[in-house]
Amino acid sequence: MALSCNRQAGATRQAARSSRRAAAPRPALRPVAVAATAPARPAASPVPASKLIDGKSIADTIRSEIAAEVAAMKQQHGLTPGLAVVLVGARKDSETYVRSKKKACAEVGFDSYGADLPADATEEELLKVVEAYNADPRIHGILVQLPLPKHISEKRILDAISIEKDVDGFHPLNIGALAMRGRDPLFVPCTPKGCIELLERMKVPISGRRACVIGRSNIVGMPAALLLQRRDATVTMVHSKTPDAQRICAEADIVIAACGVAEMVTGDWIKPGAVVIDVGINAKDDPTAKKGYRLVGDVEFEGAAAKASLITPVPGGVGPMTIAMLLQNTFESAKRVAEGAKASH
Ligand SMILES: Nc1nc2c(c(=O)[nH]1)N[C@@H](CN(C=O)c1ccc(C(=O)N[C@@H](CCC(=O)O)C(=O)O)cc1)CN2
Ligand SMILES: [Mg+2]
Repeated sequence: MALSCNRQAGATRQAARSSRRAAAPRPALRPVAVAATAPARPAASPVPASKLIDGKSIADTIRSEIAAEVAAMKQQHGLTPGLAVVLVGARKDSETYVRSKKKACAEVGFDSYGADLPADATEEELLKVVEAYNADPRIHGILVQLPLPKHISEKRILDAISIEKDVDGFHPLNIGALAMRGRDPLFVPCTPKGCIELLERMKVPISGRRACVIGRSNIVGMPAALLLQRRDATVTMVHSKTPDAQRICAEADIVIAACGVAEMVTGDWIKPGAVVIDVGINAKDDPTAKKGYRLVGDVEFEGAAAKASLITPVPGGVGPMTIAMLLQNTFESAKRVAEGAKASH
């Protein structure tokens, strides 16, 4: 087992020893061969900048806000937020995301810790890592990068993460609290939280509006629908078995597309003036692009943008918000510790 605690950007990650059993792609946020720097959108895009929700820039603002709060926390409480990121196997996309998370930690002044396990690591080995991080007071957030290899029960691993450190918000107690009126989860899953943050920072009214969430995954569609409902939207979820998904979507003021099918949502699905949040990240062959492919969302961008009042691009929309929200959740977790420690003195 390769459990190692690495601090900040210069930390060396132990290489994954085996990639015999590759994990299957998840349907909602389908992992693709993600470039370290994404190929740029074609320069001739006719979509006016005023329609674009610039997730990259909003995420950068949030990251600067967190960096300032971390500096204050260090000064006032002598506490440095710590995030542990666990990777099993050697999927290129997961390695890229884990690297980005550790880099983001270093940039805002968090300590980051890492465990890289080989693809054939056992469930018991992974559970031991999670339990060690649960018990480590330097660590305020634990994230196990998904997807996991098939032989490991995702459910068993996510259930083992302490709910006080569940910065992904995937623990059933956190999701359960999200679903209930009168209760608040300790953490909300990062991607759907990022979608709502984009709507709020763009001052899009949610209360009383019709929203359509396309896709029902545990990590995006379902929590996104719950978050919209908590803000008094009238929410419909559509999915692969919904016969009239397009008609339902075309009635929505707010669309969150998280179905994992490249460019499935075309302009015909979009009500004029709707706000469109595209969670999808899919590789599409493009011989004119440097890498031979470009990233596209679950929304056919140009067609939908022609109808929408606001739309997120891919890349540079929801994706960067996922990591910004992870930092926000980890900071909130450390703040709870700092304030709890203060209260008990
Ligand atoms: N434990 C978790 N596993 C996974 C999650 C998660 O939230 N928790 N989400 C995804 C992957 N993911 C983070 O882990 C992630 C996906 C995409 C991006 C991102 O910034 N995308 C860019 C495009 C990629 C690029 O240009 O390199 C964008 O959309 O602009 C960040 C994080 C599955 N696993
Ligand atoms: Mg995006």
